Amino acid sequence: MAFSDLAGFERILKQAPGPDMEAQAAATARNAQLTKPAGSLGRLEEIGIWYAAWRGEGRPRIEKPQVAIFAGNHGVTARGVSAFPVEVTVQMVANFQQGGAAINQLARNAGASMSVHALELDRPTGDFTETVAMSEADCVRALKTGWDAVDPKADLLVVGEMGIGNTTSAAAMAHALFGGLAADWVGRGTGVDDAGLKLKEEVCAAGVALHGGKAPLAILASLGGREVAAMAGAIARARVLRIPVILDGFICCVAAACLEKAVPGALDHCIAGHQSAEAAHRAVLEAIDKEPLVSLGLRLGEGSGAGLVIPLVKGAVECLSGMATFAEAGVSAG
Ligand SMILES: Cc1cc2ncn([C@H]3O[C@H](COP(=O)(O)O)[C@@H](O)[C@H]3O)c2cc1C
Ligand SMILES: O=C(O)c1cccnc1
Repeated sequence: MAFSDLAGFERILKQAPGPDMEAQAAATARNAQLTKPAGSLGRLEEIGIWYAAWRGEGRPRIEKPQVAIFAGNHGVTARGVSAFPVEVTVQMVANFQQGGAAINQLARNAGASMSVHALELDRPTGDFTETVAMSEADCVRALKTGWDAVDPKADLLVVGEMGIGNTTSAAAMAHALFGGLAADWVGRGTGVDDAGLKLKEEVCAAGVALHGGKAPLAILASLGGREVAAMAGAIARARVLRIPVILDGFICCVAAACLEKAVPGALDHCIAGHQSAEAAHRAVLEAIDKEPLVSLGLRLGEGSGAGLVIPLVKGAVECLSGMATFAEAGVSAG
């Protein structure tokens, strides 16, 4: 076992490797010689170089992208914070396994493998307005599920979630991590009405009144969910393995934000895939200093926005590694 408590997990994160500066220099030099006007591939150039640095190769390829989906149930659903019933979590797990969800199509479209990990769905987390969502041991177990889900041979990772009620959990976490007002962090999730939104605000405020002020990983345990912790565990493992990560929507970014808050720089191997239509996603992206690749009004989760842009990141890396240089192609440089 790589870690047995939250302090051990944090220690591993602190000691995790950074990017390979030699590979970064090689990729930067190569990018400057490719057959195109300097800078003409815009942000794709930066993405290719970032990817090369994390993989430790000047001329990398993406051949084994992985999508890992985590599912958990939330005690806070007893407060009526979702537009959908809690059974949808387990029903959607079956749908993932049968290939019928949005993320199945997007993972296939991207040529990615996909695994589904249901975390103790018959044992919802505690209602965080009354108690902690997870004990430390429970949270560590969920982190470990995410940690173990990462294929060490993968060369790009997307993590996704399914958990009815988890936009409320993520909003409470964001409120605890970043301050402001509960109203700044709540959104409509699966589509609650104005009364539902107000209720979510009250529930988040109550959760933060009880658990606010704790350390970032204790906030994850107190206000998060098992699937949220598993995403954090997978993102941390990817860092240790130097596997670049594409972050998904609001919930994924809040899970990631716990790592960044605990150890600044912990998300340097991550890129933001998209900006979700969930109201507070923009603010979370700003708080973790990530500029999303696309903004298409998605508000689904499941890793869908990140899965969608795997081909975009692949395109950036293909250009860096596959294009000819001016010298190779005999094209006159400007
Ligand atoms: C059929 C269905 C499929 C989903 N796939 C992702 N979510 C998304 O919605 C949930 C969060 O919203 P809330 O906090 O309002 O419950 C999460 O499970 C999330 O992944 C879904 C929701 C539904 C209903
Ligand atoms: O942004 C997300 O990830 C999201 C938004 C709404 C519902 N589920 C997920």
